[in-house]
Amino acid sequence: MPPNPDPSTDTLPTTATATSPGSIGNVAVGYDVLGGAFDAVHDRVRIERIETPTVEIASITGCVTELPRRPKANTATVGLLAMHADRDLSYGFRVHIHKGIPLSSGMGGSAASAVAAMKAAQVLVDPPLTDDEVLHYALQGEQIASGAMHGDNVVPMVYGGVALTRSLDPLDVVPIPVPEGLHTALAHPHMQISTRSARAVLPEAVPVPIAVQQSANLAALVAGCAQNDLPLIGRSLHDVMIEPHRARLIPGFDAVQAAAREAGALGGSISGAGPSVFAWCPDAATAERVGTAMRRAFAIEDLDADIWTAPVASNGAQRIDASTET
Ligand SMILES: Nc1ncnc2c1ncn2[C@@H]1O[C@H](COP(=O)(O)OP(=O)(O)O)[C@@H](O)[C@H]1O
Ligand SMILES: N[C@@H](CCOP(=O)(O)O)C(=O)O
Repeated sequence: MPPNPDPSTDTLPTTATATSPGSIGNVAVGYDVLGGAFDAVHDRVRIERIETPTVEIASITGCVTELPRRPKANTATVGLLAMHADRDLSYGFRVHIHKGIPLSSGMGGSAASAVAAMKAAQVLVDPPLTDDEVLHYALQGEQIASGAMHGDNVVPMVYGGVALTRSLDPLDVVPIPVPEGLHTALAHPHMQISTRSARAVLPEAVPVPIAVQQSANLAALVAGCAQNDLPLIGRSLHDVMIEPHRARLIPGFDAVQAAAREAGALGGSISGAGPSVFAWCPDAATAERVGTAMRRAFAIEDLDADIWTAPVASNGAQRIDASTET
């Protein structure tokens, strides 16, 4: 057998696979800065190390297959390309993307591919990537989908749970503890809203009284989480800044949100840029009831909806395999 041209790869796995959960971007009151992992849906990425120093997409399977095949245009490979250049690698990556998160659903699907890819690649380089590096490169992937760099999807996907991104540069991330038992119910109506277009409907400036109320709600939500104060969480889950501009993009949004509260949710809003609607609930059983109530409300608009529930303290991305066999 000829000698390996790059002996530094001798100890590295030849293939690795990772999954990333979806996310609840904004959590109503933290536009672009607050997000939660949503462990009910996942994207999965498998990467094979190859001898040629290129990054290529070999397959796209799962619930979405009509995605860009050019590595520079797919969120799963943009971060890999950047990392490949930064590390000046003599070898390359062949990427298999399995989508479990519906397209343009507001569940962070584009970010999840980026996170799963970087989490798999984490152990395919020497030294391995730190979690902060996984985050750094995944953010570049998501940026090509939404047109902006924001941490509310990628950060909780990497670290799990609910996370506040105080700053991306320098990175300053604050994990938010949440009351035990708190569950998310999410209804995904069968329609798509691109994040880019839902960002375009937002005004450039926010009136000061709106900013004041939104700041109070965000601070009180975080305090409510830290103090296990469910009524305070419920009073704080009111988005006065973004929801009023986006609600009209989602047929029946007001009725769906009201149905969730009537069924026992503490509160809820648009997940990410929509069209999914999420609600935080005191426990798993209530989350099931709330999901059913939201689905019924969408049905009045002739919209079928999938329902998912998961603990608010959901897991982040996981590497499920790293092996030396191809
Ligand atoms: N791996 C990927 N997964 C999902 N979308 C991707 C991926 N790569 C590129 N895209 C593009 O990103 C856009 C979807 O992103 P976005 O509207 O933010 O939806 P989501 O809320 O599901 O992340 C589409 O234009 C899609 O073609
Ligand atoms: N903060 C972003 C979140 C977008 O999330 P996505 O799941 O719709 O990609 C926004 O509100 O634009």
